Amino acid sequence: MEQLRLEPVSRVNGEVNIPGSKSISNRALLLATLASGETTLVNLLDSDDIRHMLSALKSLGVSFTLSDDKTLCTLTGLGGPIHASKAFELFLGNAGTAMRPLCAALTLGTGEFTLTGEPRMEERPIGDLVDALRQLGADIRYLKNDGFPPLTINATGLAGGVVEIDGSLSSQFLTALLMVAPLAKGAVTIAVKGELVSKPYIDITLDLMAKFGVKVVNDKYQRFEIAAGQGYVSPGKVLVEGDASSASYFLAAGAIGGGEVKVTGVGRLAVQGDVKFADALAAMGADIEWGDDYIIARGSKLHGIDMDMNHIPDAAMTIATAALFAEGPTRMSNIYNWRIKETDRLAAMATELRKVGAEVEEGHDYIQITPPAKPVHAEIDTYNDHRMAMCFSLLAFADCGVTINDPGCTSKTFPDYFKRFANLASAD
Ligand SMILES: O=C(O)C1=C[C@@H](OP(=O)(O)O)[C@@H](O)[C@H](O)C1
Ligand SMILES: C=C(OP(=O)(O)O)C(=O)O
Repeated sequence: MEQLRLEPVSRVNGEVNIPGSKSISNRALLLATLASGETTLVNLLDSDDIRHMLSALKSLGVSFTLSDDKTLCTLTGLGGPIHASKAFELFLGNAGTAMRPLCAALTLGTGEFTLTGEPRMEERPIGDLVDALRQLGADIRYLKNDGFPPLTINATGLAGGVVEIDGSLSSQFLTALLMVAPLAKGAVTIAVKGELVSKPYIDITLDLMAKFGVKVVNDKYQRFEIAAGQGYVSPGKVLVEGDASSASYFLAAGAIGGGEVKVTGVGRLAVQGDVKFADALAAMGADIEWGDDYIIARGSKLHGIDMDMNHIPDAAMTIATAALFAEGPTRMSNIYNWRIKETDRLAAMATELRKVGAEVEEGHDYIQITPPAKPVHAEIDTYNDHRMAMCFSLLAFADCGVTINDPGCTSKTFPDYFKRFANLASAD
């Protein structure tokens, strides 16, 4: 197994232009496919999750060109659903933003599609989405365990009507349903059951649907109405914002490292809810400055916080390691869904934080972290979870440095993360 030792860094100063948002990239690729007209995606993310979406679309016959650095993509839309005359098997890795939306989108046309993924994908639920699609007439069969991929879709189109969906495990189910609703045969009304988690991701979905010309009536995120006969129409060009979750590591580095770090490509005007990470960091005492498309974090004395982090589930992991540099305990609550992501993130986080000397209380849906007087050096296991690798890089700001096992797992969303981190650390 590859290991990366990060030597202690005392201070950072610099600027990082953040690569494109995973959430926007995969949504935009799918909507561009279903839309009429040609779409140019600017600042597309080049990472495993996007490669899985692109290779699925390519297998299905969607035509697109990519620039050499793969951040500029021009895609010719189908002007409607995908119709296939032979059976397809599509491997989607561990990309939730490919698996869930494609599962829904492939029910719209005709054909037989089998969706598979990495072993961890077979443990990540999809049942609430499949249940909702079945209410609209979809024929979906599980190949191994009920409620989990792999699965086979026998597509004949979706009827309209009222559909209930459970939003308490993942917002990606509602996102997937919203994106296909305009192409159902009749009007669709979506009623959300349970507490909707990760709610700000729905705003990204609605924003992109609007950019592609579809109107959705949103009644307090509990009921959505999508009129029939609305096709997606390409807006021509979609500019992908920098990824707000990816920005969190550098902002935390600025806040902990005692210098000043500016992230560009994402700021006050961002549609991504994870920019609120900067507010959580500010609540810990960091000095944050917002621009329309940049955020600056300056070092200051940090203190622990007690916060519901359901609205920033991905960037919240960065707060867990930033908490090691704060005075007093940090409690992060309402994050049960950490357990069903790339790994059981509550368990993984507790185990690895204890290795560096923190006192950790792990509950069903919360974690409380009391920092050690001085963190100790540890080899951090990353559980094939890009965010475990990236957030533990912050331990480079402790006198002991840190060793990251399997650093290559950042390729899911940020292939050159450690190169960027090293550039920043050496820029002072
Ligand atoms: O819709 C999206 O793009 C995402 C939604 C969130 O998932 P859940 O809704 O499952 O919490 C987030 O964790 C994931 O990285 C991306
Ligand atoms: C949960 C994540 O990914 P996915 O899109 O696979 O759900 C993540 O990126 O932290």
